[in-house]
Amino acid sequence: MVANSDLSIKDLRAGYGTLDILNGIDLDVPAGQFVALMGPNGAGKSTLLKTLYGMTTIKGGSIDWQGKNIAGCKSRAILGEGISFVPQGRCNFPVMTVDENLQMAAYTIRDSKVKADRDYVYDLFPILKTRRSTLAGNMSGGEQQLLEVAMAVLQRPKVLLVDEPSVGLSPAAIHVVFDELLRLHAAGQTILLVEQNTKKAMEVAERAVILRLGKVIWDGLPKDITHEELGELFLTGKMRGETDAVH
Ligand SMILES: Nc1ncnc2c1ncn2[C@@H]1O[C@H](COP(=O)(O)OP(=O)(O)OP(=O)(O)O)[C@@H](O)[C@H]1O
Repeated sequence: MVANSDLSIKDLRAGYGTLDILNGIDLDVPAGQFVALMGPNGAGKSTLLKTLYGMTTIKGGSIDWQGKNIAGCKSRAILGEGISFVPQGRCNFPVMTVDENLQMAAYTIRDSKVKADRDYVYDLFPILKTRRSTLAGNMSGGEQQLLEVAMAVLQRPKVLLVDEPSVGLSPAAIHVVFDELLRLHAAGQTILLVEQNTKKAMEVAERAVILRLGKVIWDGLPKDITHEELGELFLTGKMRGETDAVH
């Protein structure tokens, strides 16, 4: 696994055109950490990942990464800086085999040694190796999700951004996908995960960051918040018994 480094987000404001969604995000992610971003629908979780990957309009603030501010850089440049994004939904090539999909991912790396890059991923995801000649579109939802993650991991990212990997998956498939994320993390991968399945997210991540209305309203260890408190925070921005909103 490639050496990691820290990511530091300060007063980040971003949105879509004139629409403001992120209203001042402050978040430091140390190398190797597994962070779950949670919060109610529309809180700006996916927008935060998309902003880190250069897909939104920056309104202010900074994203410090390896000594430079990458806020506003293009996605291609951000990928080159070692940040990979697994967007929500299927984004493989369904009428190509697993092997061919990984080849396509390898072509995005300058001077890729395609076979070596593919084999690197097969070592990390043995399930995919057994399916290497299968058309991606003929695999189960869980296997396809693993392929999406593998295509991103092939870039040997220092930070992996993963948006809602559990959507549309059976409980068994969710289990497999999250197991793979845990294995990647154990090997040193920094992961920022957006996940609606809060139970699962709290099980796998070592840190929970809760967004509401484009701001961080809670940041801590998953063990320090109950599901009831989480629900209340999602709805009101307040912890049980508090009168003022957190932050
Ligand atoms: N491409 C876009 N153009 C304009 N508005 C958008 C776009 N994508 C998202 N939005 C809006 O940005 C807001 C935040 O959306 P975002 O997807 O970041 O929320 P989220 O916290 O990930 O929610 P969910 O859990 O429902 O996926 C929503 O009001 C959404 O309608």
